[in-house]
Amino acid sequence: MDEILPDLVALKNDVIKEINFDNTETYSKKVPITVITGFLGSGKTTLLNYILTEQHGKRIAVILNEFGESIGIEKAMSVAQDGELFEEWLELDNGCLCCSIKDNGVKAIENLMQKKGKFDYILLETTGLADPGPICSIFWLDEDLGSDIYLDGIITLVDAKHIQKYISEVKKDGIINEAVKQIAISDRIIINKIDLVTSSLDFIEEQIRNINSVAKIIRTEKSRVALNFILDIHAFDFKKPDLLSTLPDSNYKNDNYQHQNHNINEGVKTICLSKFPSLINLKRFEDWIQCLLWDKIIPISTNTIPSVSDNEIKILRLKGIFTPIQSPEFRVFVQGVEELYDLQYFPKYNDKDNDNNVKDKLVIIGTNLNYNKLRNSLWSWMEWNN
Ligand SMILES: Nc1nc2c(ncn2[C@@H]2O[C@H](COP(=O)(O)OP(=O)(O)OP(=O)(O)O)[C@@H](O)[C@H]2O)c(=O)[nH]1
Repeated sequence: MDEILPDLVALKNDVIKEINFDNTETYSKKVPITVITGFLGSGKTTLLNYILTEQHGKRIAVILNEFGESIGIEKAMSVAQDGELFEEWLELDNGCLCCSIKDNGVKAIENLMQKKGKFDYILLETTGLADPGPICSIFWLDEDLGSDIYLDGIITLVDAKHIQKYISEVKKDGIINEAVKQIAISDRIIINKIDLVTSSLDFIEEQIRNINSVAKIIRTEKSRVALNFILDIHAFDFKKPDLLSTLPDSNYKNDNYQHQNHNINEGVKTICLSKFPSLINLKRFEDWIQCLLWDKIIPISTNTIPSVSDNEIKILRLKGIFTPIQSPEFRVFVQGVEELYDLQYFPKYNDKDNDNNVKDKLVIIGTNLNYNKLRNSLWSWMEWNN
């Protein structure tokens, strides 16, 4: 096993009893934050300007640019108090609060939170080359911030004219290129600049879908989208596991389909595991997830000592809902962004939003994933018969 594991450990099973399940109040007190990402020139600033001039009744604070550029999570967590900080505040007519901060993540948001009460929503625009993973992870890593804000969703803008070129670019040493990563990690994808495209938009959308089969996709010009498509989407909130409910029961056919169609980015794809023959053993599930996320392998069975092989995998996003064998009266909602994951537990009887109708399933987006391998791995790990 890899010796160096991230510090953050997900909630443990025995915490179940201590959780306050009615989190309606908790969410209403916290300020939502939406991360807007997208490759250079895709229309992020155009989208922000559009939002800031619309009458939406929200007081939105915007953090612009430079945020989290080339920082690792660790560095973000140890910001010096006297670190360089550049701020410019601008209050707009419609109540929005615009701020430009050149600093890394946590400090920028902490500073913003000192103005708490002046805004009820935060939009954070990353630079075009930023990897949104570490930025999103901050909200899980920093307990103080976590009590004030919650990550509502990750929005990715795509430049319809150039996206094929961007996602085809092969990087050295198997590094995933940023454009692909941004698509893989997102909850909503906006295909922008459709006025500049003469080739088939269906083909572009299909290529995006091959990378991320669960994000909702919309096509537009000048970044104009209905605001309820991107704001208050609760993508990380078990109360609204909307994407999960629309997923197919299995993507085995999809796998074949991708193969036949020469997916231009063979590396990153979405796998959906479902139709579990039995309830999930939570303890084993966590061990299994940790092999995927931290050891970067698809383990063969609990008896096999995992080792990093040539086929090292990388998980970019993970999402699932299942019933734990230890407490079948609960359901568990699992979320992962790169190496971090989080489990939320909620009792079945408390479901008011059709959660009981959402079938147990697990969606994994990453590189070098193979449906059969993943399925066999989970099945043997859980000691289920094939
Ligand atoms: N033709 C066309 N141009 C657009 C559209 N959307 C945005 N643009 C233009 O594209 C250029 C880049 O848009 P921005 O909003 O600055 O893109 P960005 O993602 O913020 O760019 P960076 O911050 O450099 O990464 C600007 O000149 C926009 O006016 C569109 O739908 N069609």
